[in-house]
Amino acid sequence: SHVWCDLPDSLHRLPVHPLWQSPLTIPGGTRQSPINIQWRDSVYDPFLKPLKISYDPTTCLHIWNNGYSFLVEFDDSADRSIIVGGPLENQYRLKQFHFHWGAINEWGSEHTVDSKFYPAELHLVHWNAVVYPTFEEAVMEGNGLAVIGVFLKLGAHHEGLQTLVDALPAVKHKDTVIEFDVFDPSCLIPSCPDYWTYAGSLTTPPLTESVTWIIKKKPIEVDENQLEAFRMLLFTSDGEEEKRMVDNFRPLQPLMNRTVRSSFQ
Ligand SMILES: CCN[C@H]1CN(CCOC)S(=O)(=O)c2sc(S(N)(=O)=O)cc21
Ligand SMILES: [Zn+2]
Repeated sequence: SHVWCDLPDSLHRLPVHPLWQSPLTIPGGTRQSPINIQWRDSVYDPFLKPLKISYDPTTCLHIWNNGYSFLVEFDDSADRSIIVGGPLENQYRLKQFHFHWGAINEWGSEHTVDSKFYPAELHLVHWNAVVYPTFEEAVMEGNGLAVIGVFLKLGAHHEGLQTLVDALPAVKHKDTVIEFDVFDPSCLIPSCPDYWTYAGSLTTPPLTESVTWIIKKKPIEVDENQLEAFRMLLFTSDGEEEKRMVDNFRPLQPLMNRTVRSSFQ
């Protein structure tokens, strides 16, 4: 598809996974994502700080369907929506958030916990504007990005998510966008402070090893109708043969020489 033209030649010939158009392995990759988080193998680190999240809801710009997921983008021209603390040495600016989900409730998340899939996973993407002048540069650097992962489980209706769900029919097709001018994504983050953290990568091209992952231990609850709303989106543009946007998660990657730390005992 169009995305591959901007990958270096070496990546063109990689086996891509039928479920999700991402290479299965990256040559020389030692910190790829997603991974299975084996709870009993994670190591409690008492020096991990609480994660401090301060988002300004008016930095919200629009929702768009980029042909991989639907994402909500933020004005990151100043330090108005930021995270600091946790495993991070600098503060990071919110750039966008998006989701990954399955065709059915049995799978959909990118990370797993003790080999259990959740039906969906939220990623809030932040970049290190203290050290790097642009987001594009941060994407290429080991400490450039910080992504908060939140699992979604089937349960009660989620009020905050519903405002997003109500806007999805307007971005059904790839490359459609609508204005979305006030939204506070902290309503999608569990209040429980517990998280795991590890050094990883983007889970879509360019798959760069630039992400400090912060995976919340507690999932948020959403109902069946809200998950179904994700599944009515399309990978395809208006006029193309319709392909439902489902199973947009990358297969699990090897842990290799990494330790997952926990902020809790
Ligand atoms: C479909 C394209 N997705 C990526 C786009 N970006 C990277 C390239 O930009 C120039 S990004 O940094 O916004 C992220 S974060 C992310 S995940 N699933 O690991 O959280 C994937 C992407
Ligand atoms: Zn993601």
